Amino acid sequence: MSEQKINVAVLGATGLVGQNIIEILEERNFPVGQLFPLASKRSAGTTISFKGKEIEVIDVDTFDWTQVQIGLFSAGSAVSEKYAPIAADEGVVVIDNTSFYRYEPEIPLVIPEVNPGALVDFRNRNIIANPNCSTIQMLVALKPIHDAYGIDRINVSTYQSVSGAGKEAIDELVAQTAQLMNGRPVETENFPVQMAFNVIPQIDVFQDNGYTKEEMKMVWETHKIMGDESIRVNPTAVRVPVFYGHAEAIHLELRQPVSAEDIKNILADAPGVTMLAEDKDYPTQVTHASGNDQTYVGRIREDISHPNGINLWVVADNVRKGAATNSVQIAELLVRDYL
Ligand SMILES: NC(=O)C1=CN([C@@H]2O[C@H](COP(=O)(O)OP(=O)(O)OC[C@H]3O[C@@H](n4cnc5c(N)ncnc54)[C@H](OP(=O)(O)O)[C@@H]3O)[C@@H](O)[C@H]2O)C=CC1
Ligand SMILES: N[C@@H](CC(=O)OP(=O)(O)O)C(=O)O
Repeated sequence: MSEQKINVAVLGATGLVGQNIIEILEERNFPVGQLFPLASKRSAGTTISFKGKEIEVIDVDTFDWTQVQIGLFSAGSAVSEKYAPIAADEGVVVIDNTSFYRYEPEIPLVIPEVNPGALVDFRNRNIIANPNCSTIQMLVALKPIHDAYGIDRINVSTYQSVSGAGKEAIDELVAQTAQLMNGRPVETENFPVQMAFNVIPQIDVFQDNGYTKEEMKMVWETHKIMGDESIRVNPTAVRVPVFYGHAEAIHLELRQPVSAEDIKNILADAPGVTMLAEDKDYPTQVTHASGNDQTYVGRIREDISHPNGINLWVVADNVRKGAATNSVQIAELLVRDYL
């Protein structure tokens, strides 16, 4: 990375993803010149910590975008819809964590370990989209397998933590757990039904085809990122009462018979992947993923019901690799190769 310093705005700085972005910029020693934490009027004037200093949060409505080169956005789709074009017009390169721009063909949708080359088109709109958390960890694990053997079909069920739904959802799981433990009625606001001691087969809104939007994101984004519309993807997205980390049970149908040993050999050298090759040594959200940036893969085995089938269990921290870390990695590539 060059020695130049980059002024960075983090929009959504008081939120779960924004706070992680700020921590990860510091952890990875990103060459920040000046940091501008942005949020709504509600938190303007509060402070966040960065490199031992307290920095005041600015109301995005009042911000002068000409002060920064990179904007890392995680304040929801409506905020990105409004402010990404305004920032981009001022020459800011926006790295957007929301789903708002992901499916526009001229906007790169990037996972650095998977399709770093897509970044070349960032000047089309000065906007780069960060993919969905469940898609990121799935494709970090599957890209090397697709390159080596060709994936015909992906059947995937997710086990997604409540942090995927933001700070208030975390607080609600805590509150519901306490309510149940104290024999009080459960209050539900951020989930379709009670979350504590339950699993919910709905994340985001239902589409006309009976899948949820979270599930369809995994289909659309797999095609765009892999650059291969022929991969068939069949997801079920499920929310589980876990605080941090998403897990996925993935059942692959490859274009040829492949042994579990062949898959282990491929994943041993895969960028961003930590493989647990022994059957009984599997990763979980709590024991492995939470607080880390690797995508963990275990339970690799041949599918006893399909000649070309392989099963995998894939786990990662959804707030870090699924959002904040991936965005900072994109910013690092930008600085290294383009700015
Ligand atoms: N790529 C991915 O997989 C993921 C993407 N995301 C995206 O990031 C977004 C934020 O997620 P998360 O951090 O978990 O959510 P939180 O609820 O924890 O935080 C929301 C943040 O957005 C800010 N905000 C809300 N409304 C406005 C507004 N009108 N103007 C300016 N700032 C505003 C809040 O500021 P304030 O303190 O002022 O309210 C806060 O900083 C999600 O909506 C989603 O779009 C999230 C998780 C994963
Ligand atoms: N939907 C994800 C988090 C998220 O915000 O995803 P997206 O950026 O695709 O809307 C979850 O609930 O775990």
